[in-house]
Amino acid sequence: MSLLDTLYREGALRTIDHALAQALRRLDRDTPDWVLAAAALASQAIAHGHAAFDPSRPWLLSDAAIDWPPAEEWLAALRDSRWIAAPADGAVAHRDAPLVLERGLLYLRRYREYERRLAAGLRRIAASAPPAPDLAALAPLFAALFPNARDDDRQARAAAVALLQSLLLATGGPGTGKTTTIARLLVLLIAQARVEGAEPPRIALAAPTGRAAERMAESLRAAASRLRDLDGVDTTLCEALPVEASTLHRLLGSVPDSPRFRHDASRPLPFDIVVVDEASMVDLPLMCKLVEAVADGARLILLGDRDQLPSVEAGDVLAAIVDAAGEDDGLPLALAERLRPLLGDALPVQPDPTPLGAYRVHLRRGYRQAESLELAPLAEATRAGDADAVLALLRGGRLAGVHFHEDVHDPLSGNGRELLLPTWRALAGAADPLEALALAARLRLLTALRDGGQGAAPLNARIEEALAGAHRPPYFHGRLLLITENSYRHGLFNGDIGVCLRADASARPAGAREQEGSAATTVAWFAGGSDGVRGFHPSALPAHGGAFAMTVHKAQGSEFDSVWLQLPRQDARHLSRELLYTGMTRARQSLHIAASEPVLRQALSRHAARVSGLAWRLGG
Ligand SMILES: Nc1ncnc2c1ncn2[C@@H]1O[C@H](COP(=O)(O)OP(=O)(O)OP(=O)(O)O)[C@@H](O)[C@H]1O
Repeated sequence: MSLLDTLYREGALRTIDHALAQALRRLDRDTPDWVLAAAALASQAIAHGHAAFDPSRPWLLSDAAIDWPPAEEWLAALRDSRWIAAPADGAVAHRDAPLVLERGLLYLRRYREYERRLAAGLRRIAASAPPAPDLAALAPLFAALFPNARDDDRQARAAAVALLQSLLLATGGPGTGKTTTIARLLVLLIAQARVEGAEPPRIALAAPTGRAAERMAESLRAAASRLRDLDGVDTTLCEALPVEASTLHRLLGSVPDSPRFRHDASRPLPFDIVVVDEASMVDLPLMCKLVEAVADGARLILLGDRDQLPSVEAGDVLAAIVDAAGEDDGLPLALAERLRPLLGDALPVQPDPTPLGAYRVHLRRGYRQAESLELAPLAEATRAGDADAVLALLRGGRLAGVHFHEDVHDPLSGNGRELLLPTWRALAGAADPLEALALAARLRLLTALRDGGQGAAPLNARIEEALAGAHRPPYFHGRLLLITENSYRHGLFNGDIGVCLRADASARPAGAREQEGSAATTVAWFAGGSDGVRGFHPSALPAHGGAFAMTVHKAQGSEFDSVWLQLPRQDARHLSRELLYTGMTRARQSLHIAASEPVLRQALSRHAARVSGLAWRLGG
């Protein structure tokens, strides 16, 4: 049997992947089977989050026992194919070929172009240094904002780098002060404009999801209010900080039924500074479009945690950019020299910097109050994939707020049941929607999978039955909902959480949109609006599902007071250390991990690795 047929029969291909190969065969009956199979796999690779298919690692796409062609012979067959372009590094691929082979990776042409354009866009921004600021004039304010600047403070380094350059990649785990640093940097840039008698900079704050954008705006407002207490900082500078953030889609201007945006290279964003939070969640096509839409001379600041799960869609863009930048050991000598008036002499210097090495700063020190939850050692061991350390920390039971439920596979039995259900039952007793939404943020059951025994979907069904019975109405009083698509019309976004409450509750605020003719029904409430809540009739909502349990993927960009992280009974290919790390770092006050040793070990041994050529394109 041909390789293509074997792959299809083994379920390794989707219909659309198979159809691509079939189309090539129809156009040229002599197309070799290995080329057809590779074309189908290049299409399938996107669904797995890769930017391309790597013929030397085909098993990344399928666990089936397949007799894969030897990589060298496979690549030779691909090089000979009329369907596959092989442009020189970085050159535009010929439009006639649907596929591109480059450095041993087979791309769908469009994804190779996204990578190429993204790399070119980042290089363009990096190369366009802003006019040199008057560092002597800014130095007193800089010292007030960053009192430890001369002791190799990373936050100060990040801000200083962004004063002199147009691109900044500021990475760091939760609570390392990414938002605090950006608030201070923005104050400096506003002050710089005042010193120069220029208009204040136009600043855009954005994040990949609505929830992440809300959190970003909240954090920035909190950081701004803390700044007012600092001596030597003019409060009118803090008042000029932006207070709202939008989704990237809204920033770029979605065009209905089109992959294009209103803003692109020909109609760039009307901002001098674009700050993007949760950059690890941004996929390759979106990052490409964002970078191209940043105006010439404008600054781009990417904030994120590279140890988190990569975006669901293709790319592992932040990780690739950070890899290209190399280890963050210091700054290139020339830059360190220029920054001496702000950072002093203690700054480490990179002897042999990569092209992006001057733009990346990794924040290491966690500042969040850790009295109730001592997560840092566990997060660090998870990040490093050190299974012995993770198990010792979990079993030792000495980390405040961290609880290990070894070999518990059903979160709705025993301790889990006692912890989880009462919190959710309390939703039905909330006095008003605001209180219900605050209760909703207290606790989340996070799963690795959507389906299957320990998946979010069946767990939600069981929780809902436990709360409201087998014959419950679909939108019962106290049900939590998770929005699963973006709807600009509603102002509701993928990942938003709402709570259903009976509309006859006397506390119903004005503004609930009732379906015409319905009597006392249920209103689904979401955060936002001038009253702090917005009500919708459930039947008018965009796509949604249950939200008591949700996948770690969906929870990215959100935080909860307590998290129960449930791993499956058996290993699954997409369990990874990034998934564990992302799940555990969603917790603010207490974390429960339910897992068995073998599954934990397997998960920690695996990276959520993505095939991508972005790092080499950026010169890493
Ligand atoms: N240099 C600092 N000195 C003292 N406290 C700090 C400092 N930097 C940040 N913090 C505090 O640490 C907490 C987290 O800061 P911040 O929200 O900026 O971190 P973050 O990296 O943006 O977090 P997240 O990953 O949740 O987005 C805040 O309470 C902030 O006040």
